Formats: sequence, structure tokens, C-alpha cells
Amino acid sequence: MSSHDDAARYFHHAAGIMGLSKNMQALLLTPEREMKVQIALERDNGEISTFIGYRIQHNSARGPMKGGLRYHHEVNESEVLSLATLMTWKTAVVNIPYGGAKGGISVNVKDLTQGEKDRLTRKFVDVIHDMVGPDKDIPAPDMGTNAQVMAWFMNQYSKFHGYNPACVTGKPVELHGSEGREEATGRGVVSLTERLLDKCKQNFQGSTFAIQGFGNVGSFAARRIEELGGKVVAVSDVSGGIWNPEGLDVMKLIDYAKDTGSISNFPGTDPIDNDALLASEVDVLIPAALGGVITSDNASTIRAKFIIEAANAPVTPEADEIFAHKGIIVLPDILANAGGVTVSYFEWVQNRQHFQWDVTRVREELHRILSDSFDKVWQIAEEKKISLRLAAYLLGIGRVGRATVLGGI
Ligand SMILES: NC(=O)C1=CN([C@@H]2O[C@H](COP(=O)(O)OP(=O)(O)OC[C@H]3O[C@@H](n4cnc5c(N)ncnc54)[C@H](OP(=O)(O)O)[C@@H]3O)[C@@H](O)[C@H]2O)C=CC1
Ligand SMILES: O=C(O)CCC(=O)C(=O)O
Repeated sequence: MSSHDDAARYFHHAAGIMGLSKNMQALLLTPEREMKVQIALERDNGEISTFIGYRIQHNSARGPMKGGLRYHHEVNESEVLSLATLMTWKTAVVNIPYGGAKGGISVNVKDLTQGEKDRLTRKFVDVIHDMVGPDKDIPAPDMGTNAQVMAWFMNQYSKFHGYNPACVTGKPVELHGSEGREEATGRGVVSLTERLLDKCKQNFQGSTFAIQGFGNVGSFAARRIEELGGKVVAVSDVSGGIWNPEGLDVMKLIDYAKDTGSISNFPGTDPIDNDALLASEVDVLIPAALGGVITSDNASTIRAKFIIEAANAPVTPEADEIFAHKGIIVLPDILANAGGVTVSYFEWVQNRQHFQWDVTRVREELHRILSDSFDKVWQIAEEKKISLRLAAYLLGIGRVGRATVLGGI
């Protein structure tokens, strides 16, 4: 089954409960525009490499489309479409004035030098610049991209359309980025987890956490968990994981990963592989890397009581059903990782006002939006006796549907 089939399955389940007509379902699920482009790159050694890039704009009923840009060798059309669709529901769940889009390039980013990444990004902008922009579609970082890539993106876009920082978010703070954007997704994940645990009468401070992925989202989530007194006992990256039942020193681990390029062999820990990490005996499991890592094949090995989808689509629909029967609570991606796009929204607002907020304001506004969104989703789930995922879909699809009906086609 493709990534997009999985995303569509969640949609159809919710749309069925809402009683949406077949025609309305088709309208809401069909992407508005898909772009697939060739990107030819001259390598540092003079050779030519050819890559495929995508930008898929799913829905603009509630505002300009918004979503990250992924550089990863597994990027493909089905995955980008499913990620774009998730963005539409996600921006609606947190009620920020955007639709959904996503983009990516199928490339192993570790094979590129800094200069090659810069040129690749600019070549991509050269072919998609007309379809993006502050009032059309605003990219941002995702796996394999970061603030530097967004700076190159903005610089190249500005060559075509004039200087306009609001064309992309997640930029460096020194170049019109927002305070608090880099930490936002991980911080948001933890603030929502705190709220969920509180509702479920599970003490955050006494809880243990395992995190798959130690990049932007995973590392900032780990940091915040430690700050709030939770115990991170296992983390992993692409090369495998590390485990210490007494808890990891997260700040030391972040420095170690920066120095060595990996978390492997961090002193005082035992090695574990990614399967073992997912199956570790913890209270809270946070997948924060790729999609599709928890499936019907390994769902029965999961021992955590809570799964927080920091990554996009880490749990397949089949696994989701297994967890519903077992009473394992899943906080869905379209709510759990919405802190990133929420602070991207603040960045766009600041850029458009030519005004800079301080980090305290960013964190307070983020906390307010995420808390309100969580409470709404929780209330729907309680009232209708459904999962948090279904409740989030009902909320998101309902908002996009109403905007579509009000605005017309
Ligand atoms: N960045 C953001 O603001 C947002 C990100 N997300 C989602 O969060 C997830 C992570 O994104 P982000 O942190 O930005 O990405 P990064 O590229 O910063 O980090 C990805 C991490 O995942 C690890 N990883 C890659 N492949 C595997 C694998 N097969 N098994 C285990 N670990 C792996 C990487 O390891 P290594 O470094 O060794 O390659 C790295 O630690 C994605 O699903 C993304 O869509 C969602 C919302 C916003
Ligand atoms: O910050 C953004 O605009 C998008 C982040 C993103 O790609 C995501 O939430 O999956």
C-alpha cells in the first residue's frame, strides 16, 4: 500500500462519519496541482547528476498552501502527496490560515557537499519559483533541510520576484527567521505530550521516553523532556540506537552527536537497533524520523502506553487499529507535530509586518494555540468515543469543508 493510500484511508474513515458526499470527498482529497521536475546538478568534480524534485499543492481553501521541503533518497510522488494532504488537515487542526503542500528532492543529502546543496536548492527554485510565494505556497524545513537551505531558497526566489523573506519560513534568525522556529516542532511535541499525560493521569516526571530520530525534531523533543524532568532512556538515528535505563544526559548527547556526526557509542550506553528502540519498555514512544516505521508487522512488539507521532505518518492504519484495540494511545501527527508549522506561521506574520517577536512571545503563543487545539481534539474524542486521530481528522476536515462551501469553487 502506498503512503498516499494510507493518508486517504484516514480521510475516508473520518469523511464517512461526517456523512460527506462522494463528490465532496473527491473534491477535498484531490490535489490542486502537482509539479515533478528534473534537477540537473553540476557536481564539484565536474560531473552531472540528475535528480527528481516535487512540489505538490493539495488544498488552498483556507489560505496559501504551506509545507516543508524534504531532501531524502526515499522521496517519491506518493509520499509527497500524502505529506501535502497531511499539511492541509494539520493547518486546519491548529486553525492557522493556510492550506497544505509539500515538496522534496529524491537525493541522498549526505552525498552532497555544502556547495552542491546550495546549487541544488537554487536549481530547484529556478523551476518552481512561479508556483510558490508568500500568498501562494510557502515552503519550510523538513527532513534533510534546515535554516541554511531556506536562506538559499529565499535568496534565489528574491532574484525573480524581489526581496521577500515571507516566501519561505524556517530561515536563520539573522536572515528574517523567527526566534523559536528551530525548536518549535520538538517543543510542541513535548507540550502536547505533557497535556495528554496529564489527561490520562500519567505523571510526566516519572515517565520514561524512547525517541526514534535525533535530528531537528527528535533532539529538541529530548531536550525539552529533560528540562521538564522526564527520563529519556533511548534514542536512535539512521545508524542505530543507544539505551540507558537510568536516563541519558541529553545536553551531553547533543554535543557528542555534533562532534562525531552520530549518537553511536555515546559513553555510558548500550547499543540497540531501531527495531529494539521501537519495542523498548517505556511509557512514551516518540517516532521522530521517517514515516511507515510502525506497521502490522511490528505493532505487537510495541510496549509503550503512548505513541506520539512527531514524525509524519510513522504509524500505518493497520497498526493504528491494533493500538486502538490494545488501548495504546496514539497522538496523531496532524496535531502532535503541528508546533513547527505554527511557528512558521508566526515567522510569516513577522516578515509581513517587518517586525520581530522575542522568544517568550513565540513560546507563549505556540503554547496557547497547541493547548487550545489539543483541548478541542480531546473533547471531540471524548464526546464521540473515538480515537484522537479520528477526532483530529473530524476537526481538520470539517474546517476545510466549511471553507470550501463558503468560498465556493
Ligand atoms: N522539521 C520540522 O519542523 C518538522 C518535521 N516533521 C517531521 O519530523 C520527522 C523528522 O524531521 P526532522 O527532525 O526535521 O529531520 P532531520 O533530517 O533533522 O532528522 C531526521 C533524523 O531521523 C534519523 N533517521 C533517518 N532515517 C532513519 C531511519 N531509517 N531510522 C532511524 N532514524 C532515522 C536521522 O538520522 P541521521 O542523522 O543519522 O541520518 C536524523 O536523526 C519527519 O517525519 C518530518 O516530516 C514534522 C513537522 C515539522
Ligand atoms: O513549517 C512548515 O511550514 C511546515 C512543516 C512541515 O513540513 C510539517 O509540519 O510537516
